[in-house]
Amino acid sequence: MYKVAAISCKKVNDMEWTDVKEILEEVKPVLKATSDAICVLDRYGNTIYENPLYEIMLKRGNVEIVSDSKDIYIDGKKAGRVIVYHDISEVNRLRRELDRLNQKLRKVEAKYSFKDIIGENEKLQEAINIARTAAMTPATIMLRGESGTGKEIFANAIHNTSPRRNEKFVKINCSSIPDELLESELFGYKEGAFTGAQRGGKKGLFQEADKGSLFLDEIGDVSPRMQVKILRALQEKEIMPVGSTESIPIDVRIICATNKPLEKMIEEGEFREDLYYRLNVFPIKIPPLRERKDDIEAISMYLLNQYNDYYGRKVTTIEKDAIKLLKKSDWPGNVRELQNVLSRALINLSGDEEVLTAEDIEASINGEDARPRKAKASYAGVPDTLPTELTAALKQVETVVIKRAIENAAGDKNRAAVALGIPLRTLYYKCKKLGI
Ligand SMILES: Nc1ncnc2c1ncn2[C@@H]1O[C@H](COP(=O)(O)OP(=O)(O)OP(=O)(O)O)[C@@H](O)[C@H]1O
Repeated sequence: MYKVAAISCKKVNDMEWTDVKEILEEVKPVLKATSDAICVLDRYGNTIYENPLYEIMLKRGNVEIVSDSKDIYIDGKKAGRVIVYHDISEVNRLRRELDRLNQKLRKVEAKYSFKDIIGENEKLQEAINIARTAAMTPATIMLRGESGTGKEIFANAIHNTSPRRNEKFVKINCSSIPDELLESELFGYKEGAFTGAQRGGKKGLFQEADKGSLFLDEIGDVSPRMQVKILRALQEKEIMPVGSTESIPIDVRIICATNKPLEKMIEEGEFREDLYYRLNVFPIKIPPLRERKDDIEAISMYLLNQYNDYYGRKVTTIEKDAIKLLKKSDWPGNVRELQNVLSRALINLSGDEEVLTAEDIEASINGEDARPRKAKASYAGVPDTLPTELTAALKQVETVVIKRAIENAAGDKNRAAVALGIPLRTLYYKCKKLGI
């Protein structure tokens, strides 16, 4: 809020002021030169002065202003009042621009492109080729694949290659949100739609993603009620916010993903056939890691480079026997599980080791936290391979504990949150912050 300092006039330079008009004569040159509109009233409330900007700012009418006023006292007696008007149009314009950019930044999360999808395997390359072709069309894309195969990375890459790449990529995991909340997240709501509704209402993600892409992850987990609503939005190309009677047109490219057997779910009446056909325009199947073991070495080296930076390690080589061991596993958790095994192995190395051995991998696959042959002295069970800097050490420990809980809960974040003793929302927040 713009504030005028309290005004109390006494003697200045031995001059005795008795009337506000006398003061005015003294300060007029200053009032004329200021960038605010100023109006001075006498003790009876009559206007006795308006500076040149007052006329322009207040009568032009198309500026946003804030005002403040103060009484003027001479020798303790009220002698008049000064009102100052400040033009905040530019400040407001900049604030709105900042909000718009912030919102855009928050929602543009498509950080991957096809070059981040590592692997030469024929089936994977086939999936990439279909995705590249599909990206150039406005068609809905359905990504199918087990958990951790890279569906989200594909969705990112598709958006980043599509003609919509400069618009927003908005993602929502449909399985992690209760039904009512999912509805207001997707379609937004009108002010007063329900208790606790935000003033002014809220835009839904369909609207947020307007002109861009909306990634509906875990679409197979959506309830029958929400399936109807999503189908309507896709068919009509418009949405109806909760509590509203007016439809809003939308222009959104849908990318969805699931690891659920939708066809079987249709037979069992759990998934609507009409929605399935709407979504399944461009189906892309991402093969599980066990069907592309030829890519394990390349993916491992790629991940190793990332983790070296992250954990402050300098491993350059993975022993041949270690690779053999990695290829032996069937990786039910796919690339995400491979990430866990490699990061755990790396955490257990000390900062100067350059080779990841079969022994390291074996210990990590078995969930052992330290290699017996290189076990180091520790303080009360704390490995001295932890970074010395406290924030980095806490971050590392938090990452391991959260990853372990998610792994033990077979990827079910609800269960992992219970095991960790934290609310689900906090778990999501931490996963995002820690890049899990
Ligand atoms: N081919 C790949 N090359 C490099 N990294 C990959 C590849 N595939 C997956 N990843 C990485 O593996 C992790 C899991 O991938 P992603 O989240 O895309 O899987 P998902 O299929 O969406 O899993 P979920 O169904 O559980 O959500 C991510 O960190 C991703 O970057």
